[in-house]
Amino acid sequence: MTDAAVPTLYDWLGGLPALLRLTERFYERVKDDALLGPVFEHMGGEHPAHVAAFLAEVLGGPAAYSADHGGHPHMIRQHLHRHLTQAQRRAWVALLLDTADELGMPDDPEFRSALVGYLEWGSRLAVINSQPGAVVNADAPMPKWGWGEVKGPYAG
Ligand code: HEM
Repeated sequence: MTDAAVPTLYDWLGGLPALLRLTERFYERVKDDALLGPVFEHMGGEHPAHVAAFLAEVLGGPAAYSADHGGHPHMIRQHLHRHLTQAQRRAWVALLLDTADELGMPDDPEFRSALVGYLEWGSRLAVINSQPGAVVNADAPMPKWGWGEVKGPYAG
């Protein structure tokens, strides 16, 4: 596959509509999760759409979260002082991946390993930035995630 023919992760998973389906369903399921339910007890109705916009930008889609929602520093700020635990983080990642399966999102090894790579990285940052003393870098760039070592989707 030539570089020009390699889709972004965003295109491969189905773009913003697919991410919105994922986050809407994920935060519905969060409410019924014993570990995660209390963490998201006070989230606003726009939270799933904001997280979808954030993921879209990271995975190679439009830069709408940077343009409209304050970019990476704003996202980091949302996690400050929340004292998130590793158990909560693992539950968050597991439930998101479970929801991706439930919705029939691409499950080729290349895509899923790239997705898991980002979720591991991003969720660990969320935990680190939720601990006492965490400081937000106001210039933190938006992370950009690609296919990593596998360089493109499953080609048979
Ligand atoms: C890759 C991992 C993650 C991403 C991309 C992410 C993304 C975001 C974003 C974009 C927001 C702000 C939404 C807005 O602008 O309104 C947010 C808020 C939040 N996140 Fe995360 N997050 C991640 C991991 C986690 C984890 C692991 C937890 C807890 C287990 C968590 C808990 C929260 C909470 C509690 C809020 C605030 C919700 C509220 O408004 O009450 N996040 N996250």
